[in-house]
Amino acid sequence: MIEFRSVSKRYEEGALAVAEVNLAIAPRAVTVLVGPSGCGKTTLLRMINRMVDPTSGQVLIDDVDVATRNPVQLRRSIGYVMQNSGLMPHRTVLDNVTTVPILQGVSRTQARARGMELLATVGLDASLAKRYPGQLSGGQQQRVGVARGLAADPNILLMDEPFGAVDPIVRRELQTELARIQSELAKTIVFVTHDIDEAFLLGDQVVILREGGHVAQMGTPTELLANPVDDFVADFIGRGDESKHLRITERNGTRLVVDQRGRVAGVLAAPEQAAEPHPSKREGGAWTG
Ligand SMILES: Nc1ncnc2c1ncn2[C@@H]1O[C@H](COP(=O)(O)OP(=O)(O)OP(=O)(O)O)[C@@H](O)[C@H]1O
Repeated sequence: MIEFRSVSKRYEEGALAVAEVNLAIAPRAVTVLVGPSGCGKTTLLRMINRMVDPTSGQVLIDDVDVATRNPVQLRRSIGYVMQNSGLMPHRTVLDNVTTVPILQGVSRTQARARGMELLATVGLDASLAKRYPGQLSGGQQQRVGVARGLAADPNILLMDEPFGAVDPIVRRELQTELARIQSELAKTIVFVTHDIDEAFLLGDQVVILREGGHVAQMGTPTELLANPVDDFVADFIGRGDESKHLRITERNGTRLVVDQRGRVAGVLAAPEQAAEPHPSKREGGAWTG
């Protein structure tokens, strides 16, 4: 469990990026931080692995304040995937994936064997292992980024707009792959995006942030769609994709999420199911869009 306790961050000479955030992030589930540009998503994410330290408040992992942890060791123990893959251009795909495990003392042979397995896990052909990042497509590079994030077998995987720079079709493929990988590995994933559709697709829990680093609302996709707490959340949910404008309707006794043309985008669970925290979604429950 990752916990933010009254966490604020003010950058030097900057405005308050995150203001008094209290948040509990469930283990072995996907929590998505979503909100407009500059609302503090990346700042929150980076406070988990101490790439950023809070100005006040505490971030705890399994009840241990991360401020007490060695930042380098902490960072190596947590997977991190960023938008432009962040791969080292002069090292092969396999070397990129195996760097952290080798730094952590895993033998080269073992790390390479595991690295090849991970390339398969993220849907990459073994023949790509010897290539350099520049010889891959954007989508393939992001897959390598995910493999690298998983290489040290971390409990926690932080993902900062990992699919933001690829075209919509590849993005959809990567989202589907991530959902499949997560259904097998059950990591604690914290995922940042500004795309509400992506948030609803991947998130067991979705945290909607507003300007100034305030949490506007947190809940399952079903809860947020059914009961937005204010106009900001209602607008943000509807505004995610101009062609969609999701709303809830009832047909033959079933509550459906439909887009503005009336196409069904998902089925809402009965209220008692919707109250359950998470795995419901992928096992045929709350959000089946
Ligand atoms: N190193 C920094 N120094 C000063 N201000 C910063 C720094 N990093 C971020 N900020 C400011 O803090 C606020 C939150 O930034 P952050 O990157 O966390 O937002 P975000 O929601 O991830 O934005 P985006 O979606 O555009 O990536 C913004 O106003 C930003 O300008």
